[in-house]
Amino acid sequence: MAGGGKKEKGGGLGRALIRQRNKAAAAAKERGEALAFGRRRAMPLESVIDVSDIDAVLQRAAEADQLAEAASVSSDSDLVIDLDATGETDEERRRLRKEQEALHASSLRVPRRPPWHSEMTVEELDANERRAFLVWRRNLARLEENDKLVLTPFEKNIDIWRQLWRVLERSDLLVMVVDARDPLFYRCPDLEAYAKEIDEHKRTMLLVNKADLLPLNIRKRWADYFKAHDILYVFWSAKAATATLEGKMLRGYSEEESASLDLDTKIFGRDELLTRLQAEAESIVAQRRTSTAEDDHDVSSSDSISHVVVGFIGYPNVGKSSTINALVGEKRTGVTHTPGKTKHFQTLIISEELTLCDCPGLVFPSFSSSRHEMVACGVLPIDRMTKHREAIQVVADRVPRNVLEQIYKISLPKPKPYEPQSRPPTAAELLRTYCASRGHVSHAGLPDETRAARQILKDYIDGKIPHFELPPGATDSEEDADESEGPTTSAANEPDADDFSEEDEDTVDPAEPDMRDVLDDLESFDLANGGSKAAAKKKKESSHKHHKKPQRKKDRSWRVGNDGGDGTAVVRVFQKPAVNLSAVSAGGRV
Ligand SMILES: Nc1nc2c(ncn2[C@@H]2O[C@H](COP(=O)(O)OP(=O)(O)OP(=O)(O)O)[C@@H](O)[C@H]2O)c(=O)[nH]1
Repeated sequence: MAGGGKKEKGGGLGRALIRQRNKAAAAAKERGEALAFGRRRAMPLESVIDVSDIDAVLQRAAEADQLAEAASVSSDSDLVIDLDATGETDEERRRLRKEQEALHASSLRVPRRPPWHSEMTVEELDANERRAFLVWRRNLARLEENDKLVLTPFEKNIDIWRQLWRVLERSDLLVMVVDARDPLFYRCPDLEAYAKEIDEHKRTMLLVNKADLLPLNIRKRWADYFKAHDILYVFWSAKAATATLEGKMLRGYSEEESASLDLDTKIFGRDELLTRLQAEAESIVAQRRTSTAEDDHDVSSSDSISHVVVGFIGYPNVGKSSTINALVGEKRTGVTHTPGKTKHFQTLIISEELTLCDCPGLVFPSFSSSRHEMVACGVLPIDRMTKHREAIQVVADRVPRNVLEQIYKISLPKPKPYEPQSRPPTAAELLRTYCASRGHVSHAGLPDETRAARQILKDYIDGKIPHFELPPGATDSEEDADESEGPTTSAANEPDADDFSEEDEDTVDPAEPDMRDVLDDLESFDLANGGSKAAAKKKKESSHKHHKKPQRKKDRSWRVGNDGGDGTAVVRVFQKPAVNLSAVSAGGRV
């Protein structure tokens, strides 16, 4: 890295140098490099999730020397077999992918901090950590070369991982904050394993946040699952706790009602959670003390009597900051809709006995979830969405047609007679119908799909569009049986005025021009089969005339045999592709 030190002011050359240095720093950051420890300047710590291919190639070349040293440590067992991908059906491809995921699940690790001791110099420590990190990245890069595997974008900035390492080391109890709507997606079993490697007494608790978006009957199912798999968990709603603190009520949530439920399914209140966290952490410290084993890395927790540290970790946007704010009782960390806002861990002293540690959100490496899924899950910022239709398709596949229609007060085009009648709407159908109902037109006079996509995704992430996953093994028929109980949360009901606040300007305006003709034109165009506009839109007429095969992309997923097409399900629950589930089970933690 070019040496700094020039103090030249005002001169063109000086400015040019500064610009060049800034560019180099930005490029390094983009590649996931950290600046050398000793010379690190006060640069904002930023998540690096995307690395373009060319950058990755350049990066690899630059890393080659260092990796030669480190190669002896790297495991060749991570190398993957490159199978011939030709002539496979979707089903075969999926099966092979699952096999490969199971085979390589153990390679899907979070980076470990290499062993260290207090006599090490800062430079030594830095060099060791970088080397270990590079080996980790190389191993994941190898996995990415396997065309049977889809590795999701993950955090590549070593400095963000360093934050996590420190939080892990200093915490007695680790609280993994997950989104209640799909807890396993946000769970990282390898992190739990890593915590145990640091200190066998450390325990991880799943804080199932946003539980206000989960009906009671679904909480029950998850509770059964967690108990059956010996997972320590608590249902929690930072939003509800904050509302209570402010003397308000979250619609659909009542503290009294929740208090009457048993511990397994109730949504904990603020004081209850604090008490529980402290009790769990204290029991860990007590066990450690009584243990005869020596704790080499126990640098923080036992230095003062009955003082415990609870660390909060998790993906971006799961609600860590909201949780900390609710627990602290005032706004200490920023809460936004944008994932990845918290950049440095924070230490918050609740009392003489209890300290909380808030880690920046991290995107852990995992298999299979697509980038669009990650945008839809709120893990990647909507701003990074490049293909809005793909992200919207995730929503359209998971939320029943009738729920979308009800929420947005729209009427989606029905499937063509030759199509499975239970198929979910296509992203194009949803976006265009939404645009038509709101009069969103782009400069070119076409439906403004980007605007619509952003709003729909935001509603989905915020819980205004209800959705959730069932525990693995639960079936749709069970779900149907439970529907009689109905949803118990505000999100699962109609959105209220509060829900659609701020920039949610997307209300139906009957005065706006009807765009249906434009849409019909587009639809006929999309069919790309020469059919006339009228033929494309007149369902009745077409029922006996259309003999064309549906022109659908292969991955359109009405195969998921969804809600039976009768639209009765309040919330559509799909078993996700094996992603998380295989990663979870392969991690041997469940
Ligand atoms: N419905 C609901 N929404 C919540 C809850 N907790 C947080 N949110 C929302 O989730 C979004 C993210 O919350 P944050 O607290 O900023 O999440 P974070 O995990 O700290 O995010 P990073 O800073 O990216 O790590 C915000 O829009 C919150 O309002 C909850 O219990 N219920």
